[in-house]
Amino acid sequence: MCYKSNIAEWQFASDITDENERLKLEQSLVAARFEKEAWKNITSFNWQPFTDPDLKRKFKLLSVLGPSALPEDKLTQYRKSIDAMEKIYSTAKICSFANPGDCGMNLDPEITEKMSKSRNFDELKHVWQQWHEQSGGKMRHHYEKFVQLSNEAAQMNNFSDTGAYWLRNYESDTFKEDIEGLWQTIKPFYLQLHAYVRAKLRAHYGEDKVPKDQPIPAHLLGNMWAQSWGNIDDLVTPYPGKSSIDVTPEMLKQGYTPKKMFEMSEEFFTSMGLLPTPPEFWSGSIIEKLVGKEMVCHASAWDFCNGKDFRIKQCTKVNMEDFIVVHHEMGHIQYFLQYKNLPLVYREGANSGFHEAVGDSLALSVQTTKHLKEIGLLDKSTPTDHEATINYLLATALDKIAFFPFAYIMDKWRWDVFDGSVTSADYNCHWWKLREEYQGIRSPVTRSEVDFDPGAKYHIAANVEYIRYFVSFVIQFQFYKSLCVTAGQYDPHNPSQPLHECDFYRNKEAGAKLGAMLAMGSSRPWPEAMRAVTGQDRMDANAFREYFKPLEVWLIAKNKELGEPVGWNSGGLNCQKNPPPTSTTQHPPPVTQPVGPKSGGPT
Ligand SMILES: CC(=O)N[C@@H](CC(=O)O)C(=O)NC[C@H](CC1(C(=O)N[C@@H](Cc2ccc(O)cc2)C(=O)O)CCCC1)C(=O)O
Ligand SMILES: [Zn+2]
Repeated sequence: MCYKSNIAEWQFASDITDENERLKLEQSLVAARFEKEAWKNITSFNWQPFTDPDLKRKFKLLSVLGPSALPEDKLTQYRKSIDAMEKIYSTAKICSFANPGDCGMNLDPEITEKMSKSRNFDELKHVWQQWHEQSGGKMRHHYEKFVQLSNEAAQMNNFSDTGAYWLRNYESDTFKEDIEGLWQTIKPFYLQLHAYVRAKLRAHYGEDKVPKDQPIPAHLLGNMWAQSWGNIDDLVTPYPGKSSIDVTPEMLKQGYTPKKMFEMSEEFFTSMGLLPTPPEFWSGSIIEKLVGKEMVCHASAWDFCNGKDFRIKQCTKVNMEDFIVVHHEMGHIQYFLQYKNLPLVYREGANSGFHEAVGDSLALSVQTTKHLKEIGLLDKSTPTDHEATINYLLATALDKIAFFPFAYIMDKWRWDVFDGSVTSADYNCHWWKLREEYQGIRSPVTRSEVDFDPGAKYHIAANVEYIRYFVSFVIQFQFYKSLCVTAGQYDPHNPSQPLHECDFYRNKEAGAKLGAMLAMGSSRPWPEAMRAVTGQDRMDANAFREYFKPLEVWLIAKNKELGEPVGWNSGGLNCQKNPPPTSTTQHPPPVTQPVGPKSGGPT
């Protein structure tokens, strides 16, 4: 049943047609009936008093049915609202700024490329506004319907709302407080990075466009959602020309292909003694955008539940950013492979953050100057002195530190929506209130409740929980540090070699330690999996701080030298609750029938 459901979802995601959408919906109803029967069976047992911890854990995990608890008509509405939003997101197109006649720009690759490379303030604003209008702007009513039905399902599962239903995955009564505590630890560093980047953007775009003590305009950070700022490294790098981890030009020069990127990633895993991908992976995966079809280009890794069929779907471009994404997706595949012989109920990550951290932990090793030289993507003569170190850490910080406030508000906003503290009348302005308060960024154009900007991000349109990535960005540094110590690449008591240069490529001990944890799946509470790799049983931002320590010292000094104020004034929310009457609404005003003599049949 799991196989058939995944196949139906794969068919729709790789070929968006009405027929495939219909088949996917049909299969999800068949699966729901099956799950309901299984659930009645499980819950017919009085399992709470069970003494066998393993049996009790299986019953506990299986006793939550999820959205399939909804009656079929509501389940159909629930699925249709999500599928509609994912289809709008994956097929949305905008017109080019430079030549308005070209209206075929897709998010992947054209719009993403523009947001990454354009340094034209107005062109970026055009692309940003058009994308938000053509994606999120068309989803509001679907999202309202989704929230209502999702909460109904959560309550049928004895959760107060969808947010509580999502948080069960972390098996902790203090999870939200733990996340807030981690954010408070990271926030001072984020503010320093934000101040430095704002100063550099002001130098490029001018005082009027990037005012000193204001939030940064959201369209200037090299990424549509301002969630990772690595693409503007050229504008902010401290020591230009010294070194850069963006080896894209070298990849192109050496004729890299998506296939080669995947083969190299797999070889990194097997070099550590981790598992190779089976033949079905190479025959079933889609690693380049299909021509002549509409498909969901947002990368993803799939487990077809039969222990043999594992695939990745990715519209891979030959560049460094996608090389990292390849490792991220291969990390999911490695987890699938490691736990494929466990009972189905245990074929999950220890928690969802663990699943997200596997590939990124290895990518931290792959992206080091040392490793890039080893695989011939960086010249052996590339310096590794203090200035090169600051360049490297800053480039990494643009992706890894900038990400935290974004990941936090992605679910903070949804927790607030699901628990009812924010109604649909305030969806958009609450989003921008959080975006300003936590990220210190502001919409480049005035927003209102006609817009629905959260829908412009995949995980909101496709209903994918996001705090998993916040967790991942903390624990991947705990995993990386532990694997470095195991590989003898780093000694915390005598950091002769800094943590950020550690490359555990080919190290079998590190591979064995990681593999053993992955093979546990979700069979034990996640603190036990955490202890298996790091010896600790909690999330801890200290490994992250240790990794970036040289940069933090440098940033504080630099901001003082630049006289750049740290933080920002709220300066009035750029979001109007009620749109001005003349606003160009996303939904064009209803065409009024011409008034005049009745013309024959119905008008
Ligand atoms: C069947 C299915 O859906 N499977 C799940 C996996 C599973 O649950 O088993 C899955 O494939 N999800 C897709 C999603 C794709 C990506 C993503 O969405 N990333 C976040 C955040 C981020 C950004 C930078 C980064 O370095 C790491 C993470 C974003 O882009 O905002 C795209 C780029 C990378 C990962 C993913 O792989 O997590
Ligand atoms: Zn992932």
